[in-house]
Amino acid sequence: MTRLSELGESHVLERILSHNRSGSQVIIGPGDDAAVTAVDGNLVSTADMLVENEDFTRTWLDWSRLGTKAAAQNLSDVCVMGAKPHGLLVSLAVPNSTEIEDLEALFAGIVAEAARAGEALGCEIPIIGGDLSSSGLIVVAITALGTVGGSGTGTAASSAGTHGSGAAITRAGAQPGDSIYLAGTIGRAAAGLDLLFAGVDPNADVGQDDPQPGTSLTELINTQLAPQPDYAAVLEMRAASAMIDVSDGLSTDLGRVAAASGVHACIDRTALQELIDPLLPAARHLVARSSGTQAAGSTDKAEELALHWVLNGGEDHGFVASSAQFDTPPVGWRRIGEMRDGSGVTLDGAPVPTSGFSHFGK
Ligand SMILES: Nc1ncnc2c1ncn2[C@@H]1O[C@H](COP(=O)(O)OP(=O)(O)O)[C@@H](O)[C@H]1O
Ligand SMILES: Cc1ncc(C[n+]2csc(CCOP(=O)(O)OP(=O)(O)O)c2C)c(N)n1
Ligand SMILES: [Mg+2]
Repeated sequence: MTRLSELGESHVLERILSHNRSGSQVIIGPGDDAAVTAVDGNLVSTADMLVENEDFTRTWLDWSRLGTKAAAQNLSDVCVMGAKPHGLLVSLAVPNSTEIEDLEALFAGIVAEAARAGEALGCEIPIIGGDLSSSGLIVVAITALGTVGGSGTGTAASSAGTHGSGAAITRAGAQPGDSIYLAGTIGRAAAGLDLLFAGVDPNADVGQDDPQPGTSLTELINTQLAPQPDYAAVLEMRAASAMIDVSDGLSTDLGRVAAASGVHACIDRTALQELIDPLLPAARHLVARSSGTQAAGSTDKAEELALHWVLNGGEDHGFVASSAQFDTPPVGWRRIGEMRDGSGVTLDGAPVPTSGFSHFGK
C-alpha cells in the first residue's frame, strides 16, 4: 500500500491514467495544458460533483463504486439531452494519506461505467483530462462532454429539437396530451440511503424469500452507492418532446419539466404501484425498527414510506420523458401519466409537493 504523499503528482497521474482507454475523437488527451477532441455537431457539456458527507460518507466508501456513481450521474445528464458523450474531465481532491490503489479503483470505476455507457450508446467515452488536488474531504467532480445534431451522432430524435434547442431534448418541450414515460427505476437509491443511514445489515431477513431483481437490501444499497442508468433506453425514445434525468426525485424533476414546458404533469398512482411494491419489505423493516414493534398500522406507514421514496427519491438516475408518438411504451419505458393544460404535478389528481432533494435544505 502506497500513500499519495509518497508518490508525488506526476506518478499519481501515471498510475491512475493507466486505467484510461483511448477514443477515436481524441486528438490530444491527458498530458497537455488542455485536451483537443474532434467533434461533429453541437457541444453538450455538464458537470456534477460528489462531495464527502454531502453525497456519500467515508463509512460507506467503496472507491470503485464512487467512481461508478460519479461517472453515471454525469453521463446520464448528457444522455437525456439526446446527446452522445465523447469525453470526461475528472477533477479530484483527496487527502494526502489516500492510498494509490484506492485512487486507481476510483478511476477504474469511472472507466468501467463510461465503457458501459459507451457500449449502450455506441460510442467511446475516454477520460480526456482533469485536475488533482489535496484536501481533507474527498471531492470527485466530473465534466462530461457530448454532441447532438451532428451527422448521426445524437442518441434520440427530439420533436422539440427543431425549435431552437440545437437538436437537444430539453425540459421545455412537453405538450398537453403527451404521455409521461419512465425508464429505469426511481425510489431504490433513496431506500438504499435510508438503509445505510439506519445501519441495517444488508443480509437481514426481511421476509423476502425471492426478491424481485434489484430489490434485495444489498441491491437497494448498491443502487445508492453505484447507480446504473439505463442509457440504452434513450435510444428507444425516438420522439421525446422533453426529457430529464431523475436525480433529485420525481416530484422535483417532473416539476421542473412541467414548469419549463408550461404544462400540468398528472401521475397515475396505479402505474407507480409496480415501483412501490418491491420496496415494501425494506420499508416494513425500517418502520418496524424505528417503532420497535410489528404494530398494526405499520403496513400503512411502510406503504407511505415506499411511496415517499418513489415520489421524492433521486439518485437511481431513472429517465423521464414525454411524448405523444407511441401507442405502447418503447422498450425499456413504462407509461406513468399524462401532460395536461395547467401547471404543477399531481398524483391521481392530488397535488404532489416538490419534496425532492435540495443541497441547501429548502
Ligand atoms: N455553479 C454553477 N454555475 C453555473 N451553472 C450552474 C452551477 N450549478 C448549477 N448550474 C446549472 O443549473 C442547472 C441546474 O443544476 P442541477 O440542479 O445541478 O441540474 P442537474 O439535476 O441536471 O444536474 C444546470 O443547468 C446547471 O448547469
Ligand atoms: C451522505 C449522503 N447524504 C445525502 C444524500 C442524498 N443526496 C445527495 S445528492 C442527492 C441528489 C442528487 O445530487 P445533485 O448534486 O443534486 O445532483 P444533480 O441534481 O445536480 O444531478 C441526494 C438525494 C446522499 N446520497 N448521501
Ligand atoms: Mg447538477
